[in-house]
Amino acid sequence: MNAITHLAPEWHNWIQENLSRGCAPQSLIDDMVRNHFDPVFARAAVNGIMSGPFVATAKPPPQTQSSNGYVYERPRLYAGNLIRTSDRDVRVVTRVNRPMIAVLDGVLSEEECDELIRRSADKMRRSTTVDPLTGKHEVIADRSSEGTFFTLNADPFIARLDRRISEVMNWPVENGEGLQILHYGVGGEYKPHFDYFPPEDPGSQVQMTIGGQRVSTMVMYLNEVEEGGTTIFPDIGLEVVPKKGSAVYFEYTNSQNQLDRLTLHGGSPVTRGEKWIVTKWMRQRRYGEAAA
Ligand SMILES: O=C(O)CCC(=O)C(=O)O
Ligand SMILES: [Fe+2]
Repeated sequence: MNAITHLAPEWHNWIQENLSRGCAPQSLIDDMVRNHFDPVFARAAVNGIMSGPFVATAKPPPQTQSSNGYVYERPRLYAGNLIRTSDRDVRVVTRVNRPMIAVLDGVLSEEECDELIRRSADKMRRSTTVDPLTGKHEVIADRSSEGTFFTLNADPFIARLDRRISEVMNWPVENGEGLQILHYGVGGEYKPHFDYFPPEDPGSQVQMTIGGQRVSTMVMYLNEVEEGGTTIFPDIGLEVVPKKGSAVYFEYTNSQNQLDRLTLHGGSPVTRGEKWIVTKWMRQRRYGEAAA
């Protein structure tokens, strides 16, 4: 029997009633799974009802058009102050609506941050960026950091993080690129850039043959940076200060393939100490899947 991925009105009411009676959301999800709901769907349904109108209702998503023409659809990130994942509650600290940015606390535990650094330290390489002309990965001066990556679901530890991150980003785990670790020393920075592949760059076409365009990013901070090393969004004057275990999340591709130029961002120079981050980029389709 196929798992259920549709919410009948009686189930909708059942979730609403039990939440208002103070039942733990996880217990509702568990009950739904026992009743043959798909686990990811059950979690999305409970989270969705906790945070406002549920998407399964026939209402069209609210949309607003920005001055640059990008249509802001309903964010993929859940509304509400708390995002519950299968193994951790993540707190929303700050939201920006245009562009869609959120600062999240407690995405990773302190131990997980330390473990990621420990596992990366001995395999770091100078970071590469996609060359706009060739689509190949090249070392460039704009990105003075070292990096490494973990293939999706590389081992149980990484798989657990990949799963949680996909639940926070509310996007399928298989659409994610492998976790990318970056380390910046004093003076290290990442000049302002877009995470999406700019259509005007010929190299973007090469990148997009596997999994399509990138749609969203989550940059997670693995340590406290003594001074500098903030994530900056220069066009809106926002600066996110790294905090161990917290993250900045942002969305930039909508369902019409429009790209939000306001998500221009970078890593400001580290002036004291060092900076470790892990980044997740999500694609439109399964990563590794050729264009339809
Ligand atoms: O270092 C930062 O804060 C930003 C990193 C970044 O932009 C990325 O990994 O795509
Ligand atoms: Fe970036």
